[in-house]
Amino acid sequence: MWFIVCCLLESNQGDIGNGQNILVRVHSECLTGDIFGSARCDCGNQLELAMQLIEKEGRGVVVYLRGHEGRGIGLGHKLRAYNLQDEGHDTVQANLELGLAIDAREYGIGAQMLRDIGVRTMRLMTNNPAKFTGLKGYGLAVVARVPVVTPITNENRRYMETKHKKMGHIYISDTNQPLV
Ligand SMILES: Nc1nc2c(ncn2[C@@H]2O[C@H](COP(=O)(O)OP(=O)(O)OP(=O)(O)O)[C@@H](O)[C@H]2O)c(=O)[nH]1
Repeated sequence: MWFIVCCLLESNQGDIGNGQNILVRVHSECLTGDIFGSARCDCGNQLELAMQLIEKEGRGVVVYLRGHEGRGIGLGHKLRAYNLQDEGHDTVQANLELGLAIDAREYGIGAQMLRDIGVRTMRLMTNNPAKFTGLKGYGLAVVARVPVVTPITNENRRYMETKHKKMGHIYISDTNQPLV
């Protein structure tokens, strides 16, 4: 698996400090959304928003997980899944129709990278409760969820609704909900 860690730090600090309460985005690769600006998912907008939140705070980390393309099924299969979605399947049904997992991502390497660079407790920028489970352990704790809610449009509406209904994603900007 390839991964890229990008640390955005306070200019006068130079490192991750005490590693406590760090704002963290663990972003799954999405060539179509992150690079080409595809509107059928929210990936590109979420990456941009996460970077803006880190810039505003002055310190934080982005881990970009390249092996995660297509929720871990790879670009080729994701494009096949898109064809099935164009024929009427939703994003979950399409993966299943291809005989693939709904979500094949694994977060252990990302967690170890965070630990290696000094993160100990983090505020995780995500709408996906499953990421808490994947990232805790390895001497890391998620102390809060920071929503990364971007506009729901005609192009991404079905994808967003399916993520909410079938995968438990949360789209309200309420950080007081219990962590899963
Ligand atoms: N299989 C599949 N993967 C998709 C589709 N649309 C986007 N992706 C991939 O989904 C991954 C992002 O997962 P999401 O479920 O959108 O979001 P998340 O990372 O779980 O949650 P957030 O932290 O809130 O962004 C990226 O790797 C995208 O390439 C799709 O229709 N099918």
